[in-house]
Parts: sequence; C-alpha cells; structure tokens
Amino acid sequence: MARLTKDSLSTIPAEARPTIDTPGVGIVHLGVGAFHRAHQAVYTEDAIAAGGGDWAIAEVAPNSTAVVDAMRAQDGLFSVTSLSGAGARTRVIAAVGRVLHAPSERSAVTGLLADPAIRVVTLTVTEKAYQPGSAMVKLLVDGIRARIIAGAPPLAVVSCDNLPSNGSQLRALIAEAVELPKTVTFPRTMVDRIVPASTDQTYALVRNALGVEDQAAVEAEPYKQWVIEDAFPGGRPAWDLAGAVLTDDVAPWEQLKLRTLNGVHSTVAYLGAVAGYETIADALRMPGLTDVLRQFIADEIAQSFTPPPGVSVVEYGDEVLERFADPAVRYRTVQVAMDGSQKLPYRVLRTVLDSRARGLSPRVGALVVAAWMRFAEGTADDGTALPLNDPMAPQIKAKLAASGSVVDQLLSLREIFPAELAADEEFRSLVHEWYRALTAHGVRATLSAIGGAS
Ligand SMILES: NC(=O)c1ccc[n+]([C@@H]2O[C@H](COP(=O)([O-])OP(=O)(O)OC[C@H]3O[C@@H](n4cnc5c(N)ncnc54)[C@H](O)[C@@H]3O)[C@@H](O)[C@H]2O)c1
Ligand SMILES: O=P(O)(O)OC[C@@H](O)[C@@H](O)[C@H](O)[C@H](O)CO
Repeated sequence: MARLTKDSLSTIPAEARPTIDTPGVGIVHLGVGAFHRAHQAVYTEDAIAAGGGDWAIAEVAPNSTAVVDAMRAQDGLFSVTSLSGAGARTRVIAAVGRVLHAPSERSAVTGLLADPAIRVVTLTVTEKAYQPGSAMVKLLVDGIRARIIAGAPPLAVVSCDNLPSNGSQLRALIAEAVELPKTVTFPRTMVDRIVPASTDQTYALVRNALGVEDQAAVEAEPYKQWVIEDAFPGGRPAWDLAGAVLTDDVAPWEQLKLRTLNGVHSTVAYLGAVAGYETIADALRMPGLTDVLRQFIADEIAQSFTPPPGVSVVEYGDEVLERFADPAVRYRTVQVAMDGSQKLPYRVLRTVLDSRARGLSPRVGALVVAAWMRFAEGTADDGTALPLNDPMAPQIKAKLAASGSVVDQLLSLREIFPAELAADEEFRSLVHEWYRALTAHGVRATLSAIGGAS
C-alpha cells in the first residue's frame, strides 16, 4: 500500500485532505508525541486556514528517531482520527514544515530557536522533563542564548504539558541558567484532548479510511479545548479563529482541568489497573466506581478551588465522566498511571491540601493515594504484574523494600508528599484504612462496600 505523502494526497478521499498548503515555518515544537499531533497541530492547521501566516511547525523530537523517520518519509504529513461511539473521522494535517531529531541535529535546532522567523516555541515533553538542567531545559537555554546574541527577536515559549502554572514553571527553569530579556514570554496554557497512544488498530483504521499507510497516525476523542494566556510578543497563529480561548487568566481553567479531569483520570487508572481493567472506559464499568468518583468531584474537588465564572465543577465532572466512558477511546489504565510521582501532587494532593484547609475530610483523596500505593507495589488484585514506569521508581522500590508499613514508607517520600500532608493524622489514618481494605479485599469489593455503606 502507498505511503501517505504529498504525491499520494490526490488518492485519499477529498474530505480527508489538508485544508492548507504548508506555509513557511514560524513555530518550533519540542516533543512530537501523540498529543501534540492531535491538539496543537490541528489548532495550528485550522488557524492557518482561517487567518493565514507563516506558522508551519518545525517538529523537534527529543529522543526517538522513529517518529522523525516516519514523518520525513511522509513529507511531514500525518492523520488524526476523531473517534467516538458515533463513528470515526480521519483528516490529514499539513501544518508541519520540518522535522528534526534533537540529539543528532542539535546545532540545527539551536539555530532554528535563534531564527527571527520563529516566533513561538511550544512543548509537550511530559511532566518529568521539567527538571533543572534536563536535556529539554539545556536545549532551550542554548537556543535562547543564541537568540539573545542574534538581537533577541520576540519569542513566546508555550508549555502545553499538564502542569500547574506551566508557563511560570518553565520560565523559572530557564531563568536559572540565562538572564531572560523582556522579549521572551512564557504564556500559561490549559490543554485538553484525550489522546491515547497509537496502536496497530490506529494504523489499520487509517489504511481503511484513506487507502494509504500512515506510520505517524494518531487517534483522539472528538472534544478538544485550549485556553492560552495571550502573551505573544512576536505574534501568533490565529488560534482564536480555530476555537482556542485567548485570555489573561488561565489559572481557574487550569485548576478545573488538572484537578477534575486529570485527578479523576488518575483515580480511575490506579483503581482500574489494580482491579485488572485494561482501559479507562472498561474500568468505569466497575460497580460502585462512578458513584465514588461523583463523591470525589462534588465533596472534595469542587470544594478545593474557585472555578472559572459560570462553570459548575459538578457538571464539568459529569461531562468528563461521559468522555472517559466512551469505549471508542481506548486509553490504557497503565498509560495514565505512569509517572505517578510527577502527577499525584498536582492532580490529587493539592485537592487534598486545599480541602483540608477548609476543614473537609479527604476521604476519596486518601483512597486514590492508597490505590497508587497498591499500584506501585507492582501486582494487580489477581496477581498480574503491573509496570512501575516512573522517574522515581528506584526511590519508590527502595521504600517498598524497607521494613515497616508500606503506607508510612511511601508517605515519607517528600518529593511526592509534602510534610504538611504526611503529618495530617486524619489523612494518614484514612490512607492506612483504604490500603488495608484494598490489600485485604481488592478494589472491587472495596468499592462495593462503599456503595453498600452510602
Ligand atoms: N495524551 C493526552 O491525552 C494528553 C492530553 C493533554 C496533555 N497532554 C500532555 O502531553 C504530554 C505528552 O503526551 P503524549 O500523549 O504526546 O505522550 P507521548 O508518549 O506520545 O509523547 C511524549 C513526548 O515527550 C517526549 N519526552 C518524554 N520524556 C521526555 C524527557 N524526559 N525530555 C524531553 N522530552 C521527553 C517524547 O520524546 C515524546 O515526544 C503529556 O505528558 C501531557 O503533559 C497529553
Ligand atoms: O498525558 P499525561 O501522561 O500527563 O496524563 C494522562 C492523561 O490523564 C491525560 O493525557 C489526559 O488524557 C489529558 O490530560 C486530557 O486532556
């Protein structure tokens, strides 16, 4: 079967063809993962179609050469399939102008970061990359230094990772190494679209829909949202015309999404993986789980922050549960569960701390922590092995191997559990209680007992 390329575009169904001819490059993106392709690349294609401009994307892969090879062989083209119970729609995106591999083409990447034609840098490099002196930080620092030497043309560096205050966190990491001119900004964003890792099913779906082979294909839910702080000194694509919300205040949107959607996603992931469910949608069918999640949303998450004006956290949470429950979106529980040490603090522990400050009981928050502990132990309730894919795996495993209670050992990991929380007797005793129940009876029986008791 022919490969997806500019030459083969005339053979695919007209409604799936790109809506633009790739213009000049104006954006560098670091981290060519599935999410970027299904989110920022789609918004950018639609923004170019609606508002024009030289805003094509130069993709920079920080690690793998596989995605670089696949996209180069396809002239930068790839497809995005929106999947839901209602059906599938595949479209090809032509917003990518160049593809580079950071480790082997470092000077080309730093040269590009200094190029005045580049006015925006975006990133999706996962939470764990935001560490002082990481390869991603060093690359950006070198690029910004080269840009300063070139006269510091204006630049916005936009983190699109799931992190609280993502823009300020990134700025702080870069500012440790280079004095930042006012012409470089770090807008904060809230990004949302459920994009599971591509599988053979994704590639087969595209072969059927388009009649070509696409090795960079991604699939996603139809829903997408992007709230961006409007701080672009060198201009930006007309993302607003593509449906993004440009605002001065991203914070309430970010809290809403990270605490509700991501907090609940992680909850389903840990309980679901330990109970033996492969996907988030499958896990949601576990008796009692939806009731517990609704309690979590209404009694703890919604009490922990002030949502954007006019938004009900409970209604938003109901919509999130509907999105998660769509069986067409096959997000694996173990994928959402990975890197828990990086995710738990902002997805769940901040909710617990803020609701404790308001005098509330962290009942479900403590259950999530106990479920993460059971997951970290590496076996499901039926004895199947579970992968601990986490940058802190060595420290977590060392705590698990130490003598004493698993709960006390893991709560002593200060990088995850702040001292204030670990010292909170009510929280501690609830985590102990849930951990005992999960260990003695398993997830399903524990959830059924909650249902029976409420
Ligand atoms: N997938 C989603 O549903 C979704 C939705 C919203 C936000 N996000 C954000 O996007 C991120 C990436 O998700 P994805 O689905 O594209 O994952 P992915 O596994 O497809 O891609 C991850 C990308 O991050 C890069 N990366 C990984 N570790 C890195 C490191 N230490 N330094 C630099 N780069 C590194 C990889 O090279 C790859 O390009 C998530 O961590 C999250 O912050 C994802
Ligand atoms: O992408 P991660 O690893 O940060 O988190 C896994 C999921 O919770 C996440 O990707 C959600 O699907 C996403 O944040 C929805 O917008």
